[in-house]
Amino acid sequence: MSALEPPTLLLRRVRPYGEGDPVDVLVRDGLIAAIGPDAGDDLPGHAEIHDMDGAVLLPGFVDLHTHLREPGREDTETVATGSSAAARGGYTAVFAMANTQPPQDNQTVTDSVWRIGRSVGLCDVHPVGAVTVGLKGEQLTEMGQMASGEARVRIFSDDGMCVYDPLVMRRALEYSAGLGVLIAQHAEEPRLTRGAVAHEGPTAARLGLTGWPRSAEESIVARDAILARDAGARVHICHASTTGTVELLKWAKAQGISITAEVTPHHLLLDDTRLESYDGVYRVNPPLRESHDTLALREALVSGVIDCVATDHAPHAAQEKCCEFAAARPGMLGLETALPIVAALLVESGEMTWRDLARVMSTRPAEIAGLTDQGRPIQVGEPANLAVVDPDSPWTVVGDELASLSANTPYEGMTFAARVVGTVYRGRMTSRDGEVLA
Ligand SMILES: NC(=O)N[C@@H](CC(=O)O)C(=O)O
Ligand SMILES: [Zn+2]
Repeated sequence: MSALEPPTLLLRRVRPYGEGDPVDVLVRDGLIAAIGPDAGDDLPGHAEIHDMDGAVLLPGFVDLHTHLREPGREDTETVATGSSAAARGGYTAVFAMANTQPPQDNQTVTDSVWRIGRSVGLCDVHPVGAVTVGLKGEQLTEMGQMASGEARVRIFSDDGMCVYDPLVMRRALEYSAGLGVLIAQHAEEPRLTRGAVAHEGPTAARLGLTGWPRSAEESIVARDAILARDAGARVHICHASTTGTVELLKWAKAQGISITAEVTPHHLLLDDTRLESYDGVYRVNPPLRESHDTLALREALVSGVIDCVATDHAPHAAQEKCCEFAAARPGMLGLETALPIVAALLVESGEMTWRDLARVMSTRPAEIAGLTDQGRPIQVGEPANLAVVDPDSPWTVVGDELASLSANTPYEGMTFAARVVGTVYRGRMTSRDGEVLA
């Protein structure tokens, strides 16, 4: 066997989608080669055998929204460290957001991020292209060049910045429809959020923090649904955070508008009462909302109104998060804690099956991005991009122990029952029991 060939793996005693009795799964040449009691017969001598003890086998997760910070802020995350976090989190593909320094607004940068991702080799790293030059919201980028380059960019976003000018957004949608690519919008009307650091509501009022109204998000979601309809384009809403956004998505989907949306684990789990500590770790865009929003978002994810989970993994240096709340950089880590949170909120509560979880963390995001070798069913002949989850292996989050180069997790000290115990990417084990395998 040459070093370049993927090894032969036998995953012993796994339960695909958490259903039925444990089975053995043979992975060979990057594909699922056999499933069943005989899968391990005639194993070659060099095969790796992993006893998984009845753990749940799922398709590898796909994150439509990751900040990897390379180029520009390699002190907080790199493609390599972010890919390690992804591997530990069960992810086999991530979409690296465009707000790097310089931004991913041209083919040189997008192709370079793609190449770095490929050489790291722990997961697919798809650079997201910027919609506008310098993320300034004015002049459209050469989306066509980025889409036809080596990275084959398929999602464009100015995430962090909203494409707020309706004419620019309209042109971007028209252009994207012609190219067959997707615009992902960070829905925030900037004139409603000037100086805002917290959800506009009773908590922010009590704490003396400037409020970010729901309308800042919802007005853009409504506008973009209509612009997408008229442009005959698809639009994707990043990190949906309000009850009203859920209602608008329902309305737009009922009209047949091609709109999709993601929600982050933190908007599903945390509400703005966390801010009472004034701890900068809870500062994030869009802000943590109220408890009825978290409930509406969970329901929408279960019913399919919200399509998928995306982490918005946003690493920041300790000195950028430890300051006074309003001065802290917005953003929190997400790749290594997403599965345990979604499992706790929705699977352990009985609202979702593991198969449903596979839909929102793998199949739907892969479909939205147009990936053909991710989010595939667990069947013989399919690419071996897989996550293995132990549903009952309690662990406590410690920011300093995460693979990410930063430690800004809002879950410090929290204990979760489910844990990713193995990730297989293109037929190779990339993490096992929390250890990243290079
Ligand atoms: N989500 C965040 O709070 N931060 C993101 C960008 C953004 O969406 O503002 C980041 O890049 O840090
Ligand atoms: Zn954003």
